[in-house]
Amino acid sequence: VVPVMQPVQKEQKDLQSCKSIISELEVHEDAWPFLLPVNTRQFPTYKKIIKKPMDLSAIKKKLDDNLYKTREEYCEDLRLMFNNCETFNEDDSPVGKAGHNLRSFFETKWNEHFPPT
Ligand SMILES: CO[C@H](O)CCc1ccc(O)cc1
Repeated sequence: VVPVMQPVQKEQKDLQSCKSIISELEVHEDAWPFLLPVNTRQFPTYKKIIKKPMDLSAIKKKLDDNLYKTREEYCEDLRLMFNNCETFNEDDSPVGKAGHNLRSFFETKWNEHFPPT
C-alpha cells in the first residue's frame, strides 16, 4: 500500500526543494544580474517600467520568513523575476542571455523536484 504523505510532511518536502533550488540558482554562473535588487535610484527608468521588482535575495528572504504558502507562489516569484528581465533587457544582451540561461536551468530543476503528472 503506497503510504499517503500527511499534508504537513508534503509542505516540508516542498520547502526543502524550494530552498535547494534557490541555493543552486544563487551559485549559477548566470545568476549575477539577479543576486540583489536592481538599484532603482541608479536606474529610475527601471523603477518606472518594472512594477513588481523581484530578485533571488528577496525570494530567499521570503522563503526563510515563511512567506510562501505554496510552492506555486515561490515559482510565481521566480517567473516574475525572469519576465521582468525579458521586459527590460534585449534577448541578445549580456543580462538578457543570462536571464534566458538561468530560467532554463530553473525550469529543469523545477521539473526534477516536481515532475509534471
Ligand atoms: C535583472 O537585471 C536587470 O534587468 C538589469 C537591469 C539593467 C541592465 C542594464 C543597465 O544598464 C541597467 C539596468
